[in-house]
Amino acid sequence: MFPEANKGYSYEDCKATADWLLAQTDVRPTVGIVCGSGLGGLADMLKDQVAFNYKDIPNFPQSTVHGHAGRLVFGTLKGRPCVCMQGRFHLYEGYPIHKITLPIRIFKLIGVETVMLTNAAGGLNQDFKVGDIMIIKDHLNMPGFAGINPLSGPNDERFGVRFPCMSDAYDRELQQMAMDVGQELGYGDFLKEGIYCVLGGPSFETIAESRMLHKLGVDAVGMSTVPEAIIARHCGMRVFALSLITNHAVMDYDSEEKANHEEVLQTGKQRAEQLERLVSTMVTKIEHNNNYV
Ligand SMILES: O=P(O)(O)O[C@H]1O[C@H](CO)[C@@H](O)[C@H]1O
Ligand SMILES: Nc1nc2[nH]cnc2c(=O)[nH]1
Repeated sequence: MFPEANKGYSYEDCKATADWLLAQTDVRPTVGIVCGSGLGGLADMLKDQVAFNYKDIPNFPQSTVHGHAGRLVFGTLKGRPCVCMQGRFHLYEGYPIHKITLPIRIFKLIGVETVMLTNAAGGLNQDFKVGDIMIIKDHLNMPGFAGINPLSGPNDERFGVRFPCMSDAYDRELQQMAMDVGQELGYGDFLKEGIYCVLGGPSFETIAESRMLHKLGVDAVGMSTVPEAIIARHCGMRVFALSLITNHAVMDYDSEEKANHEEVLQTGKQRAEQLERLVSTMVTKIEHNNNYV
C-alpha cells in the first residue's frame, strides 16, 4: 500500500516495537519525556527503573551525539508512570526525519498521553541569559519550509489526519502550569517563554543567520524538538516543551564568543537540578486523564 520509503516506519513497525517494550515491563507510562543535550539526568529521577539500551530495542535508532546516552528508561516519578528518552535523534546525524521521530509514535502506542520535550538552545532574545529556561510557546520549522517534515509521505490515518493543525502545537494549560510551578519554586528570575526555531545543524549559526532569525522574532535556536512536537500532535498527544538557554547566539562581529557543544553540556550540568525539579513537579500535577490539578 505504501511506497518503499515507509519501510521500517509503518504503523505495524511501530506497533511491533511498542509491543516488544510492553512485554518487557509492567510500567504503563502516560507521560513521555525527551532529554535534550546534557539533560539526561532527567531520566535519573525515575524510581524503579527498567532501562533499555537503544541498541537492544527492535527497530530503534542509535544515539551518536555526546551528551545523549542512548537509553529508554521506564519508571515512576512520585508514583506516576513515565518513560524517558535519555538521548534523542537529530537530522544532522544522518537519520531520515521519519526515523528521528519514530520513538514518539512508539510513545503513543504504549499509552503515553503527554509528551514533555527538553532541549539545549542558543539564545537570540537579548533579554535572555545563559541558564534561562524558556517555555516554548510556538516554533519556526525551517527544514519544514524546504519540505523536510516528519509527516511527508503517505499518511496513515491510524496515527492522525493528513493535514494536522499546528496553531495549538504547545499545550497552553501546560505552559501556564509551568509558569505557576516555576513561581512556586522561586524560578521567576530565569523562567521565560518564547519561540523556538529548528535548523538542520550541525554547524552553529553564522552572525548573519542569527541576525535574520532574531528579526523573524525567534527567541531561541536549536536542532531538534520541532519534528517530535509535530509527530506528537499528529497522533493526539499533548505537548509541553522547554529550552535551556545554554549559550548566546552570536550576533555581533566584534564578539569573541563562539558557540560550542562543550559549553552547551556545561550549562546543562549547572541547571540540571532546577530543570529536573520543574519537570518532576509538573508530572505530579498532570492527572492520568491529563487534566491540570
Ligand atoms: O536539541 P538538543 O538535542 O538538546 O541538542 C542541542 O545541542 C546540540 C548542539 O550543542 C544540538 O544537537 C542541539 O539541537
Ligand atoms: N542551532 C543551535 N543549536 C544549539 N544548541 C545549543 N545551542 C545552540 C545554538 O546556539 N544554535
